[in-house]
Amino acid sequence: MNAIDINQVTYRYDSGVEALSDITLSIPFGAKVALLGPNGAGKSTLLHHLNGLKIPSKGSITIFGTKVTKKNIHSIRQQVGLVFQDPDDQIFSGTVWDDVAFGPRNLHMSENELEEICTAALGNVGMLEYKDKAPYHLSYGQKKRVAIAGILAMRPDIVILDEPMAFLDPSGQDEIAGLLQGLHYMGKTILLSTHDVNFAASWADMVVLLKEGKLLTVGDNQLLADEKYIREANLHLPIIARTFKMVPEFSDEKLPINEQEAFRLLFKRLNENNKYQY
Ligand SMILES: Nc1ncnc2c1ncn2[C@@H]1O[C@H](COP(=O)(O)OP(=O)(O)OP(=O)(O)O)[C@@H](O)[C@H]1O
Repeated sequence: MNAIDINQVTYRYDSGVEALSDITLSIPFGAKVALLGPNGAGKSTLLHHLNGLKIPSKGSITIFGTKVTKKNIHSIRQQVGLVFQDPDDQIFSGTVWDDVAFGPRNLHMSENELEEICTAALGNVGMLEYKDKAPYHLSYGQKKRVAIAGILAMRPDIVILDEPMAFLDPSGQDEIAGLLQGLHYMGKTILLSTHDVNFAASWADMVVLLKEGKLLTVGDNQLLADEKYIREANLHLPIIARTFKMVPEFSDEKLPINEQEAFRLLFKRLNENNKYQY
């Protein structure tokens, strides 16, 4: 059974804008999915459907086989955690601890369970030492981690993140990338939107391209070396692919999209030339 099935979903805002048009897509359990596309492509609108924040105008979403409806939103939100792009839209309590405890407290857990869950969630994002601080005093990157902890405290099987790297400095981005890898090892299915092709190329195992509310294509991360789709989605090739494209010796090779692929290609070439044995 898939973690998420999006079945012929169309969504029209009250203004009349059709933000999603007939989207059909399945996300297997445990996948690391990057959703890319130009501004206004419908990425946020699509992500907001996955925990029932928006309900399709046409079509349906199923989570582990259960259709998302207005009636079962409460139980869907325990399975699907959505991290908003701006942590200020998500964090509202007086202390970091209370904010992370808010969701589990509503599930009427015992104080002992609550203590255990919030300690683990804050530990996972490296924010336990800030538990008594007011979120107001935290940096943007720290708030982002608290927002993720609030979602993890609900122990969802599926974690959705809307542009988790946006507005973070490079080391903040590395921290989030490490955190996402940790979530993957915990067995979570992860779906995020991003404009960062380099990150998507190194992290994702499934890439979804959207444009003007329509699904352009779906594939593995090698899709990000496909210049036809890259152009169509207003993206650019990952930096490593662009670098190898400039070297005539590699012109007949499939362009590598991340460091791992680049090293594989270089070692293969060195081996062919008997310059390196491994
Ligand atoms: N609240 C709203 N009311 C009316 N139209 C909206 C609303 N929110 C978004 N839209 C429109 O829906 C379309 C999809 O917007 P959405 O925010 O989902 O795109 P996106 O791919 O997430 O964009 P970005 O990369 O800029 O974040 C756009 O045409 C946008 O103008």
